[in-house]
Amino acid sequence: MSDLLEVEALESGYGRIGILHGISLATGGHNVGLFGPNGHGKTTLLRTISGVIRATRGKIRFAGEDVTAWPARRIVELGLLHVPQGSRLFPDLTIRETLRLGAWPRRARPREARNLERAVAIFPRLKERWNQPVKTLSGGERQMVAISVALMGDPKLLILDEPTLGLAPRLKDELCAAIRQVSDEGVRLVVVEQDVEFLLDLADHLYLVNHGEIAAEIRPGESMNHQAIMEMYFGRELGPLT
Ligand SMILES: Nc1ncnc2c1ncn2[C@@H]1O[C@H](COP(=O)(O)OP(=O)(O)OP(=O)(O)O)[C@@H](O)[C@H]1O
Repeated sequence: MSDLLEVEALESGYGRIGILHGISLATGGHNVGLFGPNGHGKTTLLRTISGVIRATRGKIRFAGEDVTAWPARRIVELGLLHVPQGSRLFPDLTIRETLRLGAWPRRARPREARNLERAVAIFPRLKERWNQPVKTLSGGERQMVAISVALMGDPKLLILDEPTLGLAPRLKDELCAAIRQVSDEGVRLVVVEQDVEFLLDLADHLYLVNHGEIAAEIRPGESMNHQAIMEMYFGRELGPLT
């Protein structure tokens, strides 16, 4: 299968500050997991891929198109949906109203009813709180709403930035099972996550992001376990990760 997402020698940053220094990765038909120390460019990489900030060099290809210079809105229309860290939602809207907003992309409108049914099947607790304002939900429930909003956009690829941040272990497990279900239905994932077990459950191809570069990777089919990840993190060839 040709790559759904392919990133080549990508550079970007904020103003004159360069953060990404030539990142290359590809999804193939797999789910990709990104991890690494805080502040080394994972979020910046996701923002650049989804068009929120501009690449200064390199190429991003998604679904057969060169989207490097495309605005975020057009990239969403092509089926790349990004759930940012700490999912920002409208606090006074109910779950029902919030999910309906998610169906704004033109490609998603004809499938609004089907996508709503799918979101509720994956996150049944949302139905129980259907008319509750988002501000009254727990952190985990809000994360479920944020992912459901992205599902309403009918993604081919879903980008998740630390979806388990601040969640209790039981809720992490529930969220992980739900995201696995999304993947089983054919939506590919790019996930940034610090929880190694969560990554091992969801990703087939792992990349370690360090100082704005890919410092190591574990490809699909290669031995992927907790120890292999710890060796990637602390392997002597990397030197200290600061
Ligand atoms: N809007 C911004 N303006 C200027 N610098 C920024 C901005 N956002 C992030 N940075 C800087 O870019 C660098 C990389 O941050 P980024 O959020 O991409 O890292 P990260 O690996 O995702 O970290 P974390 O795991 O803590 O989210 C950091 O030094 C950060 O301070």
